[in-house]
This record gives sequence, structure tokens and C-alpha cells, in this order.
Amino acid sequence: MPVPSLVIGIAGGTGAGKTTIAREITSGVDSVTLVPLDNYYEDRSGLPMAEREEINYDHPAAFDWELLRDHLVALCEGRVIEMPEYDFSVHNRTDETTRVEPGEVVIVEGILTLHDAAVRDMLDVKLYVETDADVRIIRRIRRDVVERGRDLEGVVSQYLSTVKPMHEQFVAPTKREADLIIPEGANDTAVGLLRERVHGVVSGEERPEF
Ligand SMILES: Nc1ncnc2c1ncn2[C@@H]1O[C@H](COP(=O)(O)OP(=O)(O)O)[C@@H](O)[C@H]1O
Ligand SMILES: Nc1ccn([C@@H]2O[C@H](COP(=O)(O)O)[C@@H](O)[C@H]2O)c(=O)n1
Repeated sequence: MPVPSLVIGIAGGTGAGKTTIAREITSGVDSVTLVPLDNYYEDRSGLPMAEREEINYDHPAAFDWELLRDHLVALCEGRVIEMPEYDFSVHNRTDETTRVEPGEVVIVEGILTLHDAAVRDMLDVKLYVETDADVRIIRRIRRDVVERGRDLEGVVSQYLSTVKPMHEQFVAPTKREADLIIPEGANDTAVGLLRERVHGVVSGEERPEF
């Protein structure tokens, strides 16, 4: 099993375009391992649905950092992991895990990717995607209603009560941990430069430090 040549972290607010950037900057790379932070929400099987609905999912305490750290160490050492799966419609992990092998490039992406110091230390490059809040909430409403089984009222009330304040308190401050801040999400110039760089490292022509 190969040891990854490059480990990238992508942080930024909900709907900023993190997943899109992860996909675009690695397009054409043979083996990419995506580690979505969303899969590392704590296991809430012990709680009834009504209590799971009340959890603040934008606070760092909502995540299983220990498992994420262990899995990143394993991938960086060239070992396989059993990644949890997350079901947003029930606010919980599923009973399934996915066997994930380390790729040439590993990408960790999620709102709080740059929050944890031990996780940051495992990243060769740290990106923060900066997109205006109005654009992000519009994207979020669309996505949560269409893909995550939510209704408009619920999305708006969650946004105002937890998503926005937690963004300001915990997500936005991690910008200062980033090596690069990408404005307006997947803009062509940033994606083009990053993509070139990723291909350079994977081909062995460039070092992993950006
Ligand atoms: N640069 C962009 N221009 C237009 N739409 C975008 C752009 N980046 C992302 N999107 C769309 O916005 C939504 C959220 O993007 P996504 O990458 O999933 O965000 P995140 O992972 O940060 O939550 C998706 O529907 C995606 O297609
Ligand atoms: N049960 C859950 C778990 C998480 N969320 C929201 O997901 C957002 C993070 O995912 P992105 O793809 O948007 O980065 C986060 O803002 C949580 O509020 C949720 O709604 N329900």
C-alpha cells in the first residue's frame, strides 16, 4: 500500500465549495483518498432522534477527533482504514463502514479541518475556502432540502441558532492557520494553480510543501 505523496486539508464555511475544490484540484490524479470530516461526527446511536435533532453540529465537540487523528495517522503510514459513514437524515452514523485505502493524494475536507492542532500537523498544505455568507446559505438551503431531507424552516432556524454563530466563533478563525485562502470558492485561477501543483508533487517533480 503506498504512502501518500501529499496530504491536503480544506476548511471553510458550510457551502463554501470545499468538496468542489477537492474534486477539481485532484482531477486527473489516479488515486485520491477523500476524508470528509462529516463522516467523523460522533456516534449518537445511544440518543433518540429528538435529542439528536437538538445537537449543535457546528461546534468542535460534535466531532470524534480521536478517530479522525487515528485514521489520518494510518493513511499517512500507508494503512487501510474502516471509515464511518454518516446519514444526515437521521443525524447519525450508519451501521456500515467503508474500507478506504491511502491514495497518492489524501484530502481532508470539512468546516473544522484546521481546528485541531494534531490534524493540522499531518497536513502538507492547509487551504481555507472563503465564500460570502449569502452565497453559502443559498447553497445550503438547496442542498439540505434536496439531499439531506430537511425543510426550509428547519434549515433557516438551524442556520441562525448554531451554524452562523459557530462559524464566527470556530470556523472563520481557523483562516489564520491556512497556508492559502481561496476566495469565492472554486475560482478558475486558484483551482488551475493548485491542480498544477498537485500534479507536480504526484509526478515527483515538486516537493509536498507549497
Ligand atoms: N464555484 C462555484 N460556483 C457555483 N456553484 C458552486 C461552486 N462551488 C460549489 N458550488 C455548488 O455549491 C454547492 C455546495 O458546494 P460544496 O463544494 O458541496 O460545498 P462545501 O463542501 O463547502 O459544503 C454544490 O451544489 C456545488 O455544486
Ligand atoms: N446531523 C447533521 C450533521 C451536520 N450538519 C451540518 O453539516 C454542515 C457541515 O457540512 P458541509 O458539507 O456543509 O461542510 C455543518 O454546518 C452542520 O450544521 C447537519 O445539519 N446535521
